[in-house]
Amino acid sequence: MLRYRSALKVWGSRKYSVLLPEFKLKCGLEIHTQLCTKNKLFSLSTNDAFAAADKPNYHASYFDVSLPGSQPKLNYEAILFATKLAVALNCQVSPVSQFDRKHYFYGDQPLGYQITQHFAPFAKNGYLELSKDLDGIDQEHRKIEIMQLQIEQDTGKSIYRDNEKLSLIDLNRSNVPLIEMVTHPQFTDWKEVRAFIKKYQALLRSLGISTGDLETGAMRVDVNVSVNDNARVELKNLPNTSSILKAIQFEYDRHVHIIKEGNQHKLLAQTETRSWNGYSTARLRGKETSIDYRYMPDPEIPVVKVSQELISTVAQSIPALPDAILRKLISQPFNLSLKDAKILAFASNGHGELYSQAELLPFYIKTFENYQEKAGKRVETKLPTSWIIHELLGNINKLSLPFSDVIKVLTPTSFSEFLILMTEGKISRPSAKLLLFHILKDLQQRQDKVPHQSIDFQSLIKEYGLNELKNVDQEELDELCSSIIKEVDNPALIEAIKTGQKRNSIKFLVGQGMRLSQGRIKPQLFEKTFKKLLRVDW
Ligand SMILES: Nc1ncnc2c1ncn2[C@@H]1O[C@H](COP(=O)(O)OP(=O)(O)OP(=O)(O)O)[C@@H](O)[C@H]1O
Ligand SMILES: [Mg+2]
Ligand SMILES: [Mg+2]
Repeated sequence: MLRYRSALKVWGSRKYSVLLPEFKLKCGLEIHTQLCTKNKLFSLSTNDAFAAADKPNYHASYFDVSLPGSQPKLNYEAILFATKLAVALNCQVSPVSQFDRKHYFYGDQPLGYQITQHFAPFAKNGYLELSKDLDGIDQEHRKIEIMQLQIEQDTGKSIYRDNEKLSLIDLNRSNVPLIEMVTHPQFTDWKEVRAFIKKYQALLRSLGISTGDLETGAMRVDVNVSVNDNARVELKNLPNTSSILKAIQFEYDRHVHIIKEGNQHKLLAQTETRSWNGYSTARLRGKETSIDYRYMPDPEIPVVKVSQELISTVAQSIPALPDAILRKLISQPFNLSLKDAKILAFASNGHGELYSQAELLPFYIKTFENYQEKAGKRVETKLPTSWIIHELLGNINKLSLPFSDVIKVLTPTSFSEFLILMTEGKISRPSAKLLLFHILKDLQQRQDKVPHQSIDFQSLIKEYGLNELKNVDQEELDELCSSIIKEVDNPALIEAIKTGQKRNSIKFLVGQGMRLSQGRIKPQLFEKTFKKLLRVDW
């Protein structure tokens, strides 16, 4: 044990453990995902355990609390969501699937069994593709095959209060629909595992079937690890991506150590389940103590039949998938960096309350197209990206302003007009920043009654006095620049500018001028004046 702790200390200084060629890692994933259907899987309760976290047993119907005599009624929305996922993962949807009972007793599962799909799962034989350029894996291309997707119900939640010797049960989560997705053991590297999880999350979010958040437990990942084809170890309690990666690395090093010592026949002979506790894994149970679940078909739920027609309809209704969106954004005419493309295309979590990618992406594309058309040859392709991602989103976050309110006023057409003002030199960039901030601040102040009208930028520029000063009085400018030099009060710096040792520092003086003139005077004019006053001859 101590040995592994010291191994972890080493990890503190280097980010990743190293994969050794003679010790082949093999991983397979089992991912449980909560579907965000309106109702639960077998009852009419609201499916919103997350929002009701402070109201235990609030969304719990007779069936969710397993009242004797209550019966399950299948929610077809869950079947629709599962079909979307199956199609997006290139799976074969089973024409007939069925629900089975998996028996075990636990306080948060008062039925005495979990309803799952054991004998005939919903879909089989799919795949998800990973690539070097989009997903950052080492190989050019990987295809991870998916064994199956099964629909099942979530359990309730047990809450332990050790100091009060209390064990509480909250059944808000009981019967929330889940999909368990099982991959083949084809991951040979933790980078691929990370890429797969990110891609799977993006897929769930773009299909609108789950928040995909690990932090809230909406998505839970179990990782199976084996080295050199010894028995696999199933790792549980992995609350975030970093735990997942660290746990795989810890387990890999543990297996390598056991094999090097020649103890694999003793210690890696049987499948076991281990739990990650933040710094190491610890054995939970082995195969010998595994429970006999006494699976049996659930006689209360009819079999699920999915027609070819439904599959085709769903396939046609699926939006563009994450890879296709990214490929579009990083190529002509958008030419976005992968990082910017990901900001526009994927939510970093499923609770993007201020803006959603479903609004942001079309806003960007429409603004870009509109701007490109208006700008003609003068088009600056980076302008829409930087002003949408950095300025607009930055301000939206700063002002806690919902994007849906912003786009009522700043439509793609008006935002592209705003960009054109910069391209045509009608307004400087510092002034444009001020203008955008004014507009959004104004919106924030009357958030509840935002009118549906577009903005007249020209009159706002006049109103705020932001137009570039065309006829600057040179005497006044000389005075302003002299006072800046005095204010800066740094003779060494001024000397270094004069001699040409630090030519770039003149930009600092120009910056002060831009700030004081609120960007209304051209930076070139400032630079010229400073050079004149300092008698710079470089
Ligand atoms: N040799 C192996 N090395 C690593 N992973 C493996 C190996 N063999 C199988 N796996 C992985 O183990 C997982 C098996 O999951 P599956 O749901 O089929 O069964 P289970 O874990 O026994 O059941 P449960 O759902 O009750 O946990 C898959 O992700 C698969 O890829
Ligand atoms: Mg398992
Ligand atoms: Mg499983």
